Amino acid sequence: MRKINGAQQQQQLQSPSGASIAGASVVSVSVAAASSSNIIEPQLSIAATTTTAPTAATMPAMAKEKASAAVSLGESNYLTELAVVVGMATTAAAAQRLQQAPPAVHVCGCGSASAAAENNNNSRYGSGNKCLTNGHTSPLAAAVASNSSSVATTPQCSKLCCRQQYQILEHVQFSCNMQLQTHQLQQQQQPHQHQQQQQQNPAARRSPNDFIFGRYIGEGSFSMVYLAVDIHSRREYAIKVCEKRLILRERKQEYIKREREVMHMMSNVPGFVTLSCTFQDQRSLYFVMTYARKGDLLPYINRVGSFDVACTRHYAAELLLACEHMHRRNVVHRDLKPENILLDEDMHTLIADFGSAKVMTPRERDEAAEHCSEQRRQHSDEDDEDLDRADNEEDEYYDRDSEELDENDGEEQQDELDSPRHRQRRSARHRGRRSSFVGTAQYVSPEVLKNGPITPAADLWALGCIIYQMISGLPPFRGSNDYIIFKEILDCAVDFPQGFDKDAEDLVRKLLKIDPRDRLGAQDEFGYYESIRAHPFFAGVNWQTLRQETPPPIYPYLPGVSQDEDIRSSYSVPGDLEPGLDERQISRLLSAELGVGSSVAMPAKRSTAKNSFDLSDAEKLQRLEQQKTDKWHHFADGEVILKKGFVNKRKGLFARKRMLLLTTGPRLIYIDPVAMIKKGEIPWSPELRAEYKNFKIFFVHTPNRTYYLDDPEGYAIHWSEAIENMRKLTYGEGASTSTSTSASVSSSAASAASCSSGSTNSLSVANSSAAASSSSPTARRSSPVSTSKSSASVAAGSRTTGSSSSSSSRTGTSPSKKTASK
Ligand SMILES: Nc1ncnc2c1ncn2[C@@H]1O[C@H](COP(=O)(O)OP(=O)(O)OP(=O)(O)O)[C@@H](O)[C@H]1O
Repeated sequence: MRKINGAQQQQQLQSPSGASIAGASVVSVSVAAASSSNIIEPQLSIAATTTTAPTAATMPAMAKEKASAAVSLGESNYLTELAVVVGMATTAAAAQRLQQAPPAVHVCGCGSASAAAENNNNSRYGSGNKCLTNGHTSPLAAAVASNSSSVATTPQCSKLCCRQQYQILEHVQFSCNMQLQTHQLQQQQQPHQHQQQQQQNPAARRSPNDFIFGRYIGEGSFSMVYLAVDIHSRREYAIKVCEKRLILRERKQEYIKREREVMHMMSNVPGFVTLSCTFQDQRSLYFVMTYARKGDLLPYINRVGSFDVACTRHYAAELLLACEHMHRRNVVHRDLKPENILLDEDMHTLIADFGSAKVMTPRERDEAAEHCSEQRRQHSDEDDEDLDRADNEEDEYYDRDSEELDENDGEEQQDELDSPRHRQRRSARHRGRRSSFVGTAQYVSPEVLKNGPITPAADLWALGCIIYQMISGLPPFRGSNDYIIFKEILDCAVDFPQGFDKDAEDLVRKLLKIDPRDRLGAQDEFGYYESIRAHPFFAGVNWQTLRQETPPPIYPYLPGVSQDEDIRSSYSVPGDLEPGLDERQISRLLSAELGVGSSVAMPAKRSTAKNSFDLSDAEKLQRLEQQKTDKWHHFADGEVILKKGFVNKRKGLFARKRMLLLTTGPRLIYIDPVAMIKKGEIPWSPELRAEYKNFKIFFVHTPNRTYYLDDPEGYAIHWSEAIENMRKLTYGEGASTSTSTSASVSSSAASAASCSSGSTNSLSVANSSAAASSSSPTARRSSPVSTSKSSASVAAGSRTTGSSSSSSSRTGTSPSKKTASK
């Protein structure tokens, strides 16, 4: 998924006449908007901070870019100042040491630590006491923290006062280190003393030394998230560590400040990640949060392809409750998407990532409400005018960029969008004139694109997108670049593939309305979406007990496979099964009923093909020679093609026709046969399993994802056997615990169910993935990021494997109907 690259979009969406239909704009306005919020105090604004900073001219040793930056402080002050801007307590070194600095250094204008000390003491910047967790209170605790952070001064500065200051700070650091050693000694002797102190003084400032950092969970644009354990309480937390330098370089001070403010507001609200405390050291800012053990929602959707109706209903309902909670508190999230929906131990949702959130002031809220009712009255009068204007804007928009239009392939493109590389790039943001232009392309609402006023209805749009994605497997608006996605959004043209649940379709249509006032729920009181709750899709939901209930297991939404009765009733018997009701058939039917084992009759003639994959070098050379004339040969990268054939590769309800090659690598390569480009590979590992459901449909299960493949020629069993043979050949018989007839690979549904059963939590998925990646012959091709992470990043890893290009037909071979819901 990608977040909007504002600069790029500004360029793309600018019409020839210079009129911008999107959020063209300036940073300063959104900063001002944030400052005007009743939550974020104006004195915390960047502008206020910069007035206290020494001028660039007084800093001869500083790099030019820093000197010209608005915040022109020496490095230590620069970073400390950042913490002040985002409202976090300065824990360790800086505050404590700088307070000890002699008055003489205060006269120095070289950007030394003194300014930070002043600022830190300056109540108008709201220092430690404004933070959720205060900084260290004792010199000893400060010394502990100072161990991990060096004193950053400007030693290059030739001014005498600076050299003196540097010496003083060196001295302070030396004494701190001495204190640290003493402290460590004391800790060894009295292991519980510190804990007791913490318990007696819960407000005591935290530092990284209060946590044992375990595994890496994931990464954001300028942060890494770790699983950590509080050494005092032994509680697990997710700690987001934000690099100050990156924040400054990317000018994300406002983003971080907003994230902290909103997390604070939403802490302890059911369905939200709680921010337990924040602190910082010289290098980083730390957010200590609830650990969402099961990762985020996206890998689950990717793994099973899509959710069945019961499951979608449950998660959509939890999401609606979360929207109500946020909107009642005047918070508009503005970046709701499966990646930002985390899952706790019990598979209940926890909303995270408030960097793009907007806190509406009561006035803004009233205006939005007024706007809604007023506009509704005038709505009919204005409709014609609006349409004309929109037509004109869009004509310019299309004309200018029509040459950039390219068909897109939602499936592979999704893989590409989810790649870690992309996740890193996606952070570029663009601030709107009237509203901040933030979010993620696929889920952004039309009014944000059109730079209209932001109301909570923007989150209802995202809710519609997410429901669509849970059912179908892909977001409703897809494209190979942001421009195409935005065009799709502004057209509001949604394809509902065949088999899409009718109630869900109706709800999605009612949420995906161009005009926010027309969205279901938009006319309800903010934060009480009675009309959405009453929609038939949510029939049977107990809103009071929803979060206490065990969420339905995650099943794929595939006719004939899902446990859902409605879907089963729409299942039609494939014409290619063997007729009759002999023992084998009964066994098939019983196993399907019990949900175990193979659900297909054994073929009348079992494949007699011997395992011919164990080729000698001579045989390989001979086969390669013969293969040279094969048009698929060059996709095999010098390996022998052992099996090939056309398959439909499914993702949710969408399918793409692909040429599938099994090579001696072993590799499973899939190719777009029209564009003749390689689209990706199914990653091999000892855990890979093939399973057929009938003569046509077979699954390839990998630790990160189940690939749904449909062989129109009816060779699903042959594929399963071939893949299984290759796996045995590569990893040995010992690695095998199953056969291609899926005896031990449980049914797809059962395998999917393990996603939510608790037996296979995100950690074990991550572990198996790591093992798989390291032992896989194709490990070198997998993303390094994907080898050691939570399900979230594991999924990102799996997603990267499936993508090498992003252009092909948008709807592929999936029958779909095009409808507009303007
Ligand atoms: N509380 C948490 N528990 C478990 N995992 C988390 C938690 N918070 C974040 N993560 C995971 O860590 C990863 C990085 O999260 P982070 O908030 O740093 O960045 P992001 O929101 O994905 O990106 P960006 O900073 O660009 O918005 C995400 O994949 C997320 O799933």
